[in-house]
Amino acid sequence: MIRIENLTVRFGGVRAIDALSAELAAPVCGLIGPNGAGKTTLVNVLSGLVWAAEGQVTVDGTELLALRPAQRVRFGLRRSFQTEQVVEDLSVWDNVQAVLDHVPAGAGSAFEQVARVLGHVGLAGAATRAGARLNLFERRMVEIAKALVGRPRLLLLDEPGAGLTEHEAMRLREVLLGIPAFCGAQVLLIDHDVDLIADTCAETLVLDFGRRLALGPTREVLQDPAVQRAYLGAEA
Ligand SMILES: Nc1ncnc2c1ncn2[C@@H]1O[C@H](COP(=O)(O)OP(=O)(O)OP(=O)(O)O)[C@@H](O)[C@H]1O
Repeated sequence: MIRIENLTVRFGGVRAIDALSAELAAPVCGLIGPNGAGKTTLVNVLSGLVWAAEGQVTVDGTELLALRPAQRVRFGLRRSFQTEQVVEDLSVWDNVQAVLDHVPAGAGSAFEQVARVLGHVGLAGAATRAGARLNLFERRMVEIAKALVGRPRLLLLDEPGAGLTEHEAMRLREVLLGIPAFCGAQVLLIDHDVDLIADTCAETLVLDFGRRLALGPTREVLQDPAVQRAYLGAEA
């Protein structure tokens, strides 16, 4: 459960997040909004890359903003970036295993944990392939595997669907929907693909100019006229 209370983030005169309050309880939650709405800033605040001027965020009752970035990782906060961070000359296996040096270990040996996450994202057969030889979809799956290995509690996934084919996006849906059952972690998913959000997220928060435009069951939120005007390009 993510609880955001009166959160404000300023970059000079820009209020990237503006007095935002929201509770997100669904196992897979969506975060959408037009370009510049504050989505990445919110994820950066949660992961400790950006400081909030005001407000609080608690995750499962723990005050996140009081924790240093390394403590947040130990708490179980994990994220993927818009630009994948795959190491080109390491194998898929080693890319994932390297993360285990920095995060709390999950159940089983390192070997078992890496094998399990690669199985979940469908990369078991590509474990020995070098990062440089992966296509975009496989890179995205490595990123998700890196976020899943160990003992994650909250995954922040920034546009994992960008640039994927329809077939790949279908496979991504299955991987995302399976995460809560796979490891018990909650997922906060940013993506511009509204169909992906609708298919995977029970609950969605919509930002506009750093403010909360809508929050609720995804299907209802996507039907909201204010959301359609601001985000989906509907006529006023
Ligand atoms: N480091 C920064 N310095 C100054 N302004 C910033 C910085 N990061 C973000 N902003 C501004 O904050 C606002 C929110 O940006 P943010 O990147 O969070 O939006 P976004 O919803 O993630 O957009 P996109 O969908 O394009 O990724 C924008 O006005 C942006 O220009």
